[in-house]
Amino acid sequence: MTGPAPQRSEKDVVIRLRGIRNQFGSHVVHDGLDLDVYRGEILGVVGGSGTGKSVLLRSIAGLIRPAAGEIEVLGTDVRSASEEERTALERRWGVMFQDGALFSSLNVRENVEVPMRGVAGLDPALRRAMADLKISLSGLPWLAGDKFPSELSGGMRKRAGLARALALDPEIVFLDEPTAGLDPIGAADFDTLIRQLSDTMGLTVFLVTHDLDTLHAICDRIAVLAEKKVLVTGTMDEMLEVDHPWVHDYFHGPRARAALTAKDMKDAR
Ligand SMILES: Nc1ncnc2c1ncn2[C@@H]1O[C@H](COP(=O)(O)OP(=O)(O)OP(=O)(O)O)[C@@H](O)[C@H]1O
Repeated sequence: MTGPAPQRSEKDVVIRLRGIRNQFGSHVVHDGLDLDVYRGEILGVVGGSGTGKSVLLRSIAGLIRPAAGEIEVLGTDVRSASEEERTALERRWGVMFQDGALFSSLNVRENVEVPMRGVAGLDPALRRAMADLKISLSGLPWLAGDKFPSELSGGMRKRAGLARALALDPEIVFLDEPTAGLDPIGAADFDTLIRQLSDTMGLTVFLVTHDLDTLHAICDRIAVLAEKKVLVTGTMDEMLEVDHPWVHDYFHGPRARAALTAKDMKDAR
């Protein structure tokens, strides 16, 4: 017999943000921002341009230090962690930036090996084999490992960036606009890949996106950034009920209707 389904509060929170404040000079981007991200979910983070989605991602991943607030990732307080604790924590997450952020002088395999270089006891042959596995997991042909970023299409560069984010078998991946710049078929393929990776590897995905198709297709929950904080979180169905001008326009506008129609047609097939 199975017990009752766990309540949201009982779920495993892997990222807990409280009272985050980010500012650049006098420009306050976040003020009093709170957010919980649950283990194994795909959370889509949306918001108008300049609302601080990328700044939030970078704050959690330790690339920006907020002026105030608490950031706990996988049980570690990021802001007060020692150097060793931070290094250990950074091995448990991977980040994929918008353009893949690959080193142009390294081939794809060498790029994927970069995060592995700090891990003691990994000899070069094992590192290479692990990199090839991540390259293939990311949907690239295995020969792609020998190619340089300049020889790849935009979509392939994104997949290479994903392979690097997966290098150390992370528990969390941060994806910054992974489908931006892809054609609709390439974007849908990438969405499917993310969903499969999350389902099979139990990955938690923190996904900054503008892509309504992605929100419909793969996100378990959505967090909306507005008014310097996370204004609301919930499922797509819950978003459709939110009575806030930006949220309403975003989820009921013409592009949202087109994305919903596309999803309905896909579901009907
Ligand atoms: N290093 C920085 N120095 C100064 N200002 C910054 C810096 N990084 C970000 N900002 C500012 O912070 C704000 C939020 O930027 P961010 O890139 O997070 O927005 P975003 O929501 O991701 O936008 P978009 O959807 O357009 O990508 C912007 O006004 C940006 O100019």
